[in-house]
Formats: sequence, C-alpha cells, structure tokens
Amino acid sequence: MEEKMAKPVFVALDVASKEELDNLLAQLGDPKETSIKIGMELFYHLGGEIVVDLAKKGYNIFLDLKMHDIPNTVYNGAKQIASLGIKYTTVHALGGSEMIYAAKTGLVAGTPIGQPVPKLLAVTELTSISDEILKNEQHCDLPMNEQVISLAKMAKKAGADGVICSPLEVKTLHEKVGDNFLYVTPGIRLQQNTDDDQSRIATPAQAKIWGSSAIVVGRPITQAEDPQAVYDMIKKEFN
Ligand SMILES: O=C(O)c1cc(=O)[nH]c(=O)n1[C@@H]1O[C@H](COP(=O)(O)O)[C@@H](O)[C@H]1O
Repeated sequence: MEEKMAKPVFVALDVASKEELDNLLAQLGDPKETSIKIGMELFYHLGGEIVVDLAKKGYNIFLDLKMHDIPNTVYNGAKQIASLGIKYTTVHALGGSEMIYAAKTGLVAGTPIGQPVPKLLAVTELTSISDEILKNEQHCDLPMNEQVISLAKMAKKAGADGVICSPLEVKTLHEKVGDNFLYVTPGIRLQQNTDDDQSRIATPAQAKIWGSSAIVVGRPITQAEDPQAVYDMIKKEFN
C-alpha cells in the first residue's frame, strides 16, 4: 500500500454460490482496479481453486480466514494460504503472539520464490463487539480503545503487518502503535444508524479522516441496487 496509490476498498464477497459471485464481479468492473475480500462463506464452498483463478485475473485479494489455533496448525495453514496468490490474510490477535509469529513464518515459507509475501493482519476486537460484550462476556477490564491498542502492540511485535479494527480506533492507534502499520477497517456504513450485526461503525469519509489504510465493505455494496455505482462512490469518498 504505497502512499501514492489509491487506498484499497475491499468488497466483502459474502455470497453463497459461484453464480452470485460471478454476477457480483461482473458489476464491479475491471479486475485490476478492484479489491475483493473472500471470506469463509465462499471459501468453505468453493475452496482455493477459485481464489487462484481470481488472482490470475488480477484482483487484489484479501483472503479472510481468521485463523485461530495452536501455532503449529496455524503455521501449516498459513503456508498453504501463501501459495494462492493473495495479498492479505487474517488471524485472530487473541490467539497470542506465538501464534501470530507462526502465521507470519508460515506465510514466508509458503510464498513462491519471486512473489511478495501476503500481508498478515491480526483481528483485534471484531467490529460486532460492543463495549457491553467486551465487559460482560469477554470479562475484559480495559475499555475498547485500550484493549485494541494492547492487541495491536502485541501483534506488531509478533510480526503482523497490521490489524483489523474499527475506524473509531484508528486515530489513537496511529498515535500509540505508529504510522508504519496497516489499519484495515470493516464496520463501514453509509449512514450512522444501522440495525444489523455491526456495532462499532463509521462512514468511508470518517475512516479516511481517522487514517484507515484500507476499508472493507460488504452489504452496503453487495445489497445495493447498483453495486458498481456504490463501489465507485465509496472509493472516491475514501481516497
Ligand atoms: O476480518 C474482517 O474482515 C472483519 C473483521 C471485523 O472485525 N468485522 C468485520 O465485519 N469483518 C468482515 O468485514 C465484512 C463486513 O461486511 P458488512 O458488514 O456486510 O459490510 C464481513 O465480511 C466481515 O467478515
């Protein structure tokens, strides 16, 4: 993500079939201008082959499998992921520093010679987690901002290239964790109110102001009447 390049807006392709995927991609335009996120719904259905195909077409791919397991298993999983031609992938920061380091070394070991190593992003607290859930279900004594900062510092030390967090936390993360780290933010909504599963949300313009390195947008694009128009509008608003 060099400074002069447009910052990526990853479209979360959370669809259930190849047909829906093809329909959506046809509406998003030139693969070389399009950043996509493939998550568990599509990957569990279609597997790695579709990822390789899409990478060959030129899409900038974020493969979001949120690994969270013992270090040895994550190392071997990351090694496989690195062979698919993707640019970004995820682990849960709560898996700990040893697991994050294992993911990083697995990615390095599995990347074909001459190819760039995929960027490793550690999910801090999911954007669906509210202050109440953090306190009452995770029994975390820290406020959300501090918990995210603490996980981001740990992930950076362990070898991650960046974190996934809400745009609401990015300004403080720049101050406390540094500018030379990626802050990739889902929880993007076009208005301030939503009645869905997201909790810590912001608009693309706010994400830009607070310094997100990239944003992830699913339903506001995929469920729009004109996904291409909304995608183009969000890219402009964020860059
Ligand atoms: O890792 C992610 O991408 C992720 C982390 C997180 O904390 N919150 C979050 O929503 N996501 C993903 O970002 C996408 C958001 O989709 P929408 O809520 O439809 O915009 C989904 O694919 C989620 O899996």
